[in-house]
Amino acid sequence: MSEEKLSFQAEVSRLLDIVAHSLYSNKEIFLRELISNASDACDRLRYAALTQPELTADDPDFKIDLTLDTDAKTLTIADNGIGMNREDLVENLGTIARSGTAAFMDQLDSKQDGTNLIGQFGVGFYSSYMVADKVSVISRRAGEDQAWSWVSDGRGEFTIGEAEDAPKRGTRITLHLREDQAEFADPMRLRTIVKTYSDHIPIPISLREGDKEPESLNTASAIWTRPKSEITDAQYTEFYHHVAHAFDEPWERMHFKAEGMIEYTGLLFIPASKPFDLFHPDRKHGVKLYVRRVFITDDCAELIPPYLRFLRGVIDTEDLPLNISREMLQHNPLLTKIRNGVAKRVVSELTKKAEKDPEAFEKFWNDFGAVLKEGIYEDDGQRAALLKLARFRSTTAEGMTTLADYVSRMKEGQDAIYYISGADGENIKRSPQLEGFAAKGVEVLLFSDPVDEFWITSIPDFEGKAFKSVTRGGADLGKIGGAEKDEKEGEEETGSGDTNVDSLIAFVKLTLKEQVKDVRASERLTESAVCLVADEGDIDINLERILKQHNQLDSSAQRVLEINPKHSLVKALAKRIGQEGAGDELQDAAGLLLDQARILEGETLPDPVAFARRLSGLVEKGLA
Ligand SMILES: Nc1ncnc2c1ncn2[C@@H]1O[C@H](COP(=O)(O)OP(=O)(O)OP(=O)(O)O)[C@@H](O)[C@H]1O
Repeated sequence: MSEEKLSFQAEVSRLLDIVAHSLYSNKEIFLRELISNASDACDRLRYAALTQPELTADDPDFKIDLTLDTDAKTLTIADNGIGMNREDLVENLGTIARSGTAAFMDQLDSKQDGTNLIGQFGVGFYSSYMVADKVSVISRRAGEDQAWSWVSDGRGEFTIGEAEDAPKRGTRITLHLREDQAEFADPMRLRTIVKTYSDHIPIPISLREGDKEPESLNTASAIWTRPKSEITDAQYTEFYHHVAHAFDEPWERMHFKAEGMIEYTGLLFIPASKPFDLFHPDRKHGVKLYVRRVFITDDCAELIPPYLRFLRGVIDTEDLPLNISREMLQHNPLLTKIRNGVAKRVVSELTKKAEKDPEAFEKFWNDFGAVLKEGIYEDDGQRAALLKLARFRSTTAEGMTTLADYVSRMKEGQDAIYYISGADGENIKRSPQLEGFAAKGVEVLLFSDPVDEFWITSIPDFEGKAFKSVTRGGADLGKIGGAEKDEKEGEEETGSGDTNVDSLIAFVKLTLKEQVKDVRASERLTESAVCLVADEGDIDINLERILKQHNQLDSSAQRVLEINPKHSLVKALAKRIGQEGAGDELQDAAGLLLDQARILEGETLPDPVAFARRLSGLVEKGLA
């Protein structure tokens, strides 16, 4: 029999090192990880057997057997699931498949204690090395003749070779328990662990000690089929850990039965914290599809709308045929009904939660709000409810506000919901375009999630109030009542200033030519001299930036340069209009006004050399 020694992927070696030296106090979870894998392996074979019944014909009953040898200090976990061939063993037990974990491992400081890692992610099969100093795996893939053996002490290498004494199908994992982990050779202890963590596993788990009769350890019925009143919180949580590969307490669970046109049961969870890859393009939801208790797939995009991709759990339906193929799942009208039903239920559950416990809801919103907002433009059915649920920061609200609350605070004469968008909530608060709104005490919503730019283009209004970007079109501030906190007029003469400012504006426009779409006197500026805005009907500045970042746009719309007629710099420049010899100086000033507005907008200057020349020229003149 040929044997081969192979090295673990570097991240696995690192992980194993952490696992073996971890002081993690909850070492018993290794068993739930192995049982969870065994149960998944049975689920996968059960599904494969729907189209290839010969795979399970000679042994149709799935089971997970634990065997304890107290003398040899070994614990064996055997299943008759799908099994692994040579490539499977090398791939699955030599590398880290889940990109999130691998990426996290890379970031992990070598001095850091891995306890956290084990608590947060669970390390699956590798957690065996918390209690064992040698693990051997013998496996035969269902339908294949050759069985394989994988052995490792978890220190950098594993041996792989053909196996003789192997189960007819499935996987047998033997843990050689470490000296200091003898407690796991105690049947009482194992019984308790299985009861605590794995009772919900819908496959019979038995324990055999030496030559004694095997005893059954779990209830072995799918937890979602049991009445709610018979399931404890702890059991729900354990199931969540199993189905979601999660290690936290779920933030919310929904256990329901839909009856009527289509029948399905759902047991869904919302995690308490945001996964690393929530915005990764390949990110999938984590809801498994079952048909009459038979696992079908954990990769059915049609089952859950993308904006609910943080959901974890199970949907089990009575109405799909058992032998449904993955292809048949696409564009299946029954699945569409289930998806819409689930979306409705989840959104209504969130609405209730938001009313009952606004603080907890705000925490959820901080983690998942940006994803949920995708539903505003993707899901016609839930759009209205999602808009009501949405929370935003604003220039004046403490914490977050709903749109309804915003509307209730609108000023007299204000007929639009104002917003400003940008990448960073704190930075956009300082935008010059907000000055006039602040002066009038008009609240402006801060849109800092990129998704805001997208849903806003498809939603004209909320309860009849149009959404309006403060960086686009006219500010309409004149119509809005309320004290102008910032009137600085009075002591300074303005009389002839207006016509001078008009002339200045005409001059700047002539000088800047096609660099701007227009130059206008600003209603929205009180502190700053200039700002850029998008013309009514043109693409918003922030949206343009996002699209360019994603290479979906390569041209820029011309912007409107707004000039603050009350600003002292503007007044001073206006006075110079028509004076002898002021032409060159004013031309430079026009260029600088535009560059200043660009800098305030966070844009890079198209011609920094010209900017520097103009600036030094004017400063020099001022000093002379
Ligand atoms: N008993 C088994 N039978 C068949 N395949 C198995 C078995 N145990 C593990 N595997 C395979 O090895 C892979 C890796 O297992 P591992 O426990 O490390 O990670 P996981 O189950 O994918 O995720 P997690 O780390 O959350 O447990 C599994 O995805 C599965 O393909």
